[in-house]
Amino acid sequence: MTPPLLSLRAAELTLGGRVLWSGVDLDVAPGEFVAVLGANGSGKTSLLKAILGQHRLSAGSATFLGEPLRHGDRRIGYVPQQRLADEGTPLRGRDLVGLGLDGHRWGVGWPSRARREKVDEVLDAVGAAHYARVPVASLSGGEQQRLRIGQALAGDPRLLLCDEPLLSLDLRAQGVVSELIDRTRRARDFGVLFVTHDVNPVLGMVDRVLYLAGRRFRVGTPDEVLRSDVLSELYDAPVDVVRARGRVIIVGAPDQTHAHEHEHDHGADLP
Ligand SMILES: Nc1ncnc2c1ncn2[C@@H]1O[C@H](COP(=O)(O)OP(=O)(O)OP(=O)(O)O)[C@@H](O)[C@H]1O
Repeated sequence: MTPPLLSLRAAELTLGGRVLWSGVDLDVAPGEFVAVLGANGSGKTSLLKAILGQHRLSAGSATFLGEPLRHGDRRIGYVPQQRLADEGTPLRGRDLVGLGLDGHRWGVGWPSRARREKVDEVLDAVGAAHYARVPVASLSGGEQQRLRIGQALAGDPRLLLCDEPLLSLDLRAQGVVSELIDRTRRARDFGVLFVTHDVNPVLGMVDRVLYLAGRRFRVGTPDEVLRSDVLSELYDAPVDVVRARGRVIIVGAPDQTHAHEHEHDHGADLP
């Protein structure tokens, strides 16, 4: 078996005096796509920050490629939660991707031609070459998101952490962005931890899910975890998981009481 990229053992995170999750055992293998699900405040973003070395585990251990996690490891790429670029920023797509090279072997100090070629290669890979010279602030959310993924890929990561990369994108852009991540993780064999509160756009790509709820968690394939009996036990309350037209709809999760009411508004509320 391929050794895991990331291993969490009995991992616990406490922030502001509150335990967010504990006892988490998780291995992420090269090329594996793991969706991290759970309601607002369940600690999904904090999990990514712990893996980035920005939060210290309060118990347990975490290793990356067999060594303890360290802050600023360039082999871990990060696509932070989407924020639209500030109006008026002069930054262009090429600049954004170039920032991903800094600290990398293609970064500052490399001949400008090699650097330029590497930026072009990444822009092509994410399908952003034709708008690479346009100021980022004038691009659509989906276009900006492709560039952010390009920026993370420029460092040739072994593990890619994505925090709600589909947030506020329309259905078409959600498809483009998720397929881009899926295609590149297969081509380059990197692992993906993908935080989302709607698993549906990536349901066909996900190998396993980590579902966080009220300090507790479940790990398994979508079929193993996204089930009424499993989530009812996890929440310690009756929860129905309904599969309809290829979508998973979760009804009755105590911390998601409003989710299904808004499904038709933006289609992104449900795990
Ligand atoms: N640095 C911090 N210090 C104290 N508490 C924090 C810190 N960072 C996050 N928290 C708290 O930890 C909890 C989990 O936050 P986190 O952002 O990880 O949740 P999440 O599952 O990603 O939620 P969302 O879906 O809303 O993004 C929240 O209650 C948050 O207020």
